[in-house]
Amino acid sequence: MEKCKIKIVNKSAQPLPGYMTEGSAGMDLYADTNEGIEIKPMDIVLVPTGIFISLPVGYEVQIRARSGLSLKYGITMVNGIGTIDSDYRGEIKVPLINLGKSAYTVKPGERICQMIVKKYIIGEFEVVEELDDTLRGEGGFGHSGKL
Ligand SMILES: O=c1ccn([C@H]2C[C@H](O)[C@@H](COP(=O)(O)OP(=O)(O)OP(=O)(O)O)O2)c(=O)[nH]1
Ligand SMILES: [Mg+2]
Repeated sequence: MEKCKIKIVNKSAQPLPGYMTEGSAGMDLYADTNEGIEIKPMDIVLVPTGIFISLPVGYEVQIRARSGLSLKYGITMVNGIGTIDSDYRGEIKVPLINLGKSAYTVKPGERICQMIVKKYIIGEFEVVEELDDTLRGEGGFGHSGKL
């Protein structure tokens, strides 16, 4: 793909986001903060990353939680998956929530989430009176049972 332009504002001397292993889908992003940020249970904080990007048209970035932080401390992204639009020129920020039982302090330079670069297609609609039939029909929300 065409290269993404990236601007880094380095408060905490963190390196360029990078893939931690050869087969990693996501590049870890760092908390760009001078001091620790405490997140009390059920609190939400917006953590800066110091990263600004310009994506080629047709690409998006998804930012997702790190499983280790979620499992060990209940630190996850309150918006599930964050969408970074190709025309967004602001700083990538990470809305974290603490779903754990204890306060957690995000340290300067800590890896807080991961970004995945993805292609997307433009959806188009055609308005119709009736949709085509399928075996599933309107069944959903567990209608096929548990086992
Ligand atoms: O976790 C996130 C999610 C979004 N963004 C930035 C990039 C994105 O392009 C922009 C808008 O995000 P979104 O469309 O999800 O939010 P919105 O509430 O619909 O805001 P807007 O009205 O600005 O689109 O905010 C982040 O930095 N982190
Ligand atoms: Mg939006």
